[in-house]
Amino acid sequence: MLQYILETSVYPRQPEVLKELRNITSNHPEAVMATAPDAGQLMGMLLNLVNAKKTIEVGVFTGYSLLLTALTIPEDGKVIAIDVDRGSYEEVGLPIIKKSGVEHKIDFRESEALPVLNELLNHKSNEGGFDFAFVDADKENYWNYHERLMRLIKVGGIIVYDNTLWGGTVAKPETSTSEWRRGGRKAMLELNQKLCADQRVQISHAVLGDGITICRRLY
Ligand SMILES: C[S@@+](CC[C@H](N)C(=O)[O-])C[C@H]1O[C@@H](n2cnc3c(N)ncnc32)[C@H](O)[C@@H]1O
Ligand SMILES: O=c1cc(-c2ccc(O)cc2)oc2c(O)c(O)ccc12
Repeated sequence: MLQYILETSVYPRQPEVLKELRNITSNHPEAVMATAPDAGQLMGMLLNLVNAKKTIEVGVFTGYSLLLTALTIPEDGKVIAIDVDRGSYEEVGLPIIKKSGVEHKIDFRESEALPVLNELLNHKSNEGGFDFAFVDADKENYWNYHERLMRLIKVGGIIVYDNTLWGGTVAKPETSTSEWRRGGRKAMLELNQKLCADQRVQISHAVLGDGITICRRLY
């Protein structure tokens, strides 16, 4: 089914520069971390649906979801893109982002994400100042990001969390989960429960890519 969806509905619509970025990223030892193209396609639609102009991205890697965002938001839009390590972004993503003519929309911050979000919250004008956020970084901190993003994203805005199915391990016993995946599994199990209980958001847990959870701020 996935192959069918990708070949029928995703790859033919994928902008050439995103295809190029994914191809080059495939040579990276951590290529598996790039956002899945079907999840990316839905993300593009969500960005359009909320007319996203100001966005936040937590976890850039080589920049697949970042380029997608920068291509989708308007000319005067801005994405604050946060990653602890700018290496993969600069080596792999940036040349293609420059070629695509969207670098001016990107405000890249090389940092742990929490201090950047905290600093944004130090300025009252940032509260409710963003339309959209995409979170795809250290799984253990997703709830910490959620608490901050819920203040930065406007009512009606959207936060998308990647990897909320964590390779399907969330639906299996811990004993059938490989050792290296157990930390992420625990983090995603806790996050999924907390998001479900969070009445401030409408949610949809979608089986796309590695699982994405879409949260729309209600109040
Ligand atoms: C899964 S990758 C992001 C993939 C990206 N969204 C894409 O489409 O290619 C996760 C990224 O999160 C970054 N990261 C991990 N912990 C972080 C933290 N505490 N703060 C900011 N970035 C972090 C890593 O350096 C890595 O580049
Ligand atoms: O295999 C991974 C690992 C990560 C990951 C691990 C630790 C961090 O601090 C950040 C990211 O992220 C992944 C990911 O987002 C994905 O879509 C597939 C695989 C992995």
